[in-house]
Amino acid sequence: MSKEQRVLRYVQQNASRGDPDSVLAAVDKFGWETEWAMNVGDVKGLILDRFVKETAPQTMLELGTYMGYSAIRVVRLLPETAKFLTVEFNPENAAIANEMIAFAGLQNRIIQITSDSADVIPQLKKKYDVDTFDMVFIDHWKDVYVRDIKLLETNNLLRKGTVVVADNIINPGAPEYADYVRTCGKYDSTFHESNFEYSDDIDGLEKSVYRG
Ligand SMILES: O=C(CSCCNC(=O)c1cc(-c2ccc(F)cc2)cc(O)c1O)c1ccc(O)c(O)c1
Ligand SMILES: [Mg+2]
Repeated sequence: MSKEQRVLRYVQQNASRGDPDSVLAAVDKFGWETEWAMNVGDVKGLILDRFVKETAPQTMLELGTYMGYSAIRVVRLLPETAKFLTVEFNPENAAIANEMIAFAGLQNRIIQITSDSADVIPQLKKKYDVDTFDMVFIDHWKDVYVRDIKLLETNNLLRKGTVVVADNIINPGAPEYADYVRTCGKYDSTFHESNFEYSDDIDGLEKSVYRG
């Protein structure tokens, strides 16, 4: 059984079906007490919650679903009318996320796409009926963060005020991305220091507002 399957089983046996907060609590308890996993986690998650509440996005994109933890974390704060798309490359992870999201009762609120983000981003307007995103959460492979934010720009998926949040700026690190958003002149970017998931190590989120 994979680690991701062990986390899902723990959630199914310890959380309450249809209760997103109990699902998040179970994943976090497992992450702290049993096996580390690369979810954004409860500490950085509180900062992400604040950004979501401040932005109140009607349309949002996530790159890097993994087990669905941050999708559940975000969508639990959004109105039923919000549109949330999440892209995952790895079909095994996507299958786990699908079950985790269903257990949380949010399957009607999250559009899961299993594909390489580079292939999906150019299709979002036509195939997924997207105009522009109010918010984007980037948490996939660290070495494609820059490629993908540039794809979002060139595919006109950002608008003045779009809030782009990126995980793992320190650990494992996304130095080219941090440099890009802070120096290219297209974003007002701030770094929010925090802790690495389920650890006392340092990490942080970058919040970058597109100037349009
Ligand atoms: O989702 C993926 C790839 S898997 C998750 C990426 N996340 C990480 O790699 C990740 C890693 C670590 C970490 C691991 C080991 C360490 F020793 C230290 C840090 C921490 C995190 O918080 C992470 O988020 C995807 C790829 C391509 C696509 O086009 C797409 O759409 C999606
Ligand atoms: Mg991450």
